[in-house]
Amino acid sequence: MTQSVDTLVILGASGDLTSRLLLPAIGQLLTDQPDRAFALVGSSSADLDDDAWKKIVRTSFATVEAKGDAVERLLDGTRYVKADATSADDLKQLLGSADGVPALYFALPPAVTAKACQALGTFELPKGLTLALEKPFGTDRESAIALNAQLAKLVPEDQIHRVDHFLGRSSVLNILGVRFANGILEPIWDGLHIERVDVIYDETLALEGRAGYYDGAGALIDMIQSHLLQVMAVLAMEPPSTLGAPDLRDAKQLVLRATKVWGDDPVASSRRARYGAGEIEGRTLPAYADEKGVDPSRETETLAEVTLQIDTWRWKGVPFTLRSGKALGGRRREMVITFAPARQMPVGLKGTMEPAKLRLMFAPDSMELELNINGTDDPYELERTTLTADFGPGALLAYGEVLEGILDGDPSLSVRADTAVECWRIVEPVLDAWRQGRVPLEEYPAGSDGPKDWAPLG
Ligand SMILES: NC(=O)C1=CN([C@@H]2O[C@H](COP(=O)(O)OP(=O)(O)OC[C@H]3O[C@@H](n4cnc5c(N)ncnc54)[C@H](OP(=O)(O)O)[C@@H]3O)[C@@H](O)[C@H]2O)C=CC1
Ligand SMILES: O=C1O[C@H](COP(=O)(O)O)[C@@H](O)[C@H](O)[C@H]1O
Repeated sequence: MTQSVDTLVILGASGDLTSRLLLPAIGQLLTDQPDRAFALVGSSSADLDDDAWKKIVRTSFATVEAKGDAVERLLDGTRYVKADATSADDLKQLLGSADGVPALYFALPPAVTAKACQALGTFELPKGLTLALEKPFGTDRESAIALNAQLAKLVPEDQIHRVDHFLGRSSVLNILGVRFANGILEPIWDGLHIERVDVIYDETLALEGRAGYYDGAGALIDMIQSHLLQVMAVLAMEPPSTLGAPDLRDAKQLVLRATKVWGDDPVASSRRARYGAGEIEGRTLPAYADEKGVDPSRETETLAEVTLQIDTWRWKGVPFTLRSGKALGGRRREMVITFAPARQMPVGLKGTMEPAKLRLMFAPDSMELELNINGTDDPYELERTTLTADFGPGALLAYGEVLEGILDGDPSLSVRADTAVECWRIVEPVLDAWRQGRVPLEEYPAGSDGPKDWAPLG
């Protein structure tokens, strides 16, 4: 641990991300690494005071049973500052009052983050300032390019962390171990042996009061443009020679540069839908269009699916389908690698001909390999069996891994400037087709598996 940050300032401290994911990760990091010490300042436009903020921090820490001296030290000293993140005066004051080297974490809607970065360009910034920006990075390709240019004027690239917490998930980090620490998988990790790859992130969570951000984003931008493309890049990348930031990020970027919408046809290779009223686990939900803060005329989708191709020797012809949605009946969060079927079954064997499948589950973090084996009763009757392994949750939550990188100045798990732009380039044709109404916005009842006629994945 070589921590380069003394004070972490969170902008957007009253939001969902801060209380549900960032603060628990800080609590867990300090419990796990008691030698760490940094000050925490929460800031947003909400009318909170230090006591109300401390209560938010304590409540979030309790969800991970955070404890120990480092936790108590941070709790004692943490404070709240009401500020408009787009105001240069407010930001100057906020940074001026921070002890030592500060890091600014933008837990804000992307358009607000862009304005805040403009404001940061109008005064002298503290030495060593680190900037951590949430996804989505920008609101489209052009704005991502402009934001990169603005950031480059503020601090060096290695002090910029474009956060994608999926890169810190145990299951995603485990792709590296499973693929590259075994001689048996890599030789068959290609289009000759793999038929298709599906990355699925179905949530039971609905809007959860996040209209201010989500209604301007939707499922494609919220999940596929960022998280699921990063996951796909790790699944598909060439073996890097080290896990250092330059090698890992180069390897991901090569995949993304070769990626485009399947058959160059955004209409045939994408689907979108929005939840209607329904019930999930005993909770009655209104239709998305009737949720508070939603503008139904925006036609924001809450379920999105896109099929992509990666034009490399390794992956030519293999469809990669990415899907994510909210308010679905069950949580299904997995990467499914479907292998090519057996080329020839010996005459005499009966039963299932299903291809082998490797499932890497996001949470709980685990792995399943589905195979056909000889039947337990009749040896000529094939049966399906599943070999399972637990990855374990990892010592740190995904956001803990990410925060550790930010505090210690290691950008391996953050997204490089060119990669952030590349991800917009990939989804742009789909966004255009949807805006032009060329792909119908379907509907599914909250609590269902999605529209009835959508073929199941994986
Ligand atoms: N929530 C999640 O599960 C995840 C979210 N993210 C990302 O985090 C970001 C924030 O999302 P989320 O927390 O869900 O959104 P919320 O809408 O819950 O929170 C947004 C926060 O931004 C603050 N804010 C908005 N405008 C300003 C302003 N001008 N000045 C100061 N504060 C402002 C809001 O304060 P106020 O309400 O007082 O205006 C609020 O604290 C998004 O980019 C999202 O993609 C990433 C991963 C997971
Ligand atoms: O970035 C986001 O991620 C969460 C899903 O991630 P999880 O780790 O909380 O499961 C998603 O709910 C949210 O809409 C999105 O902004």
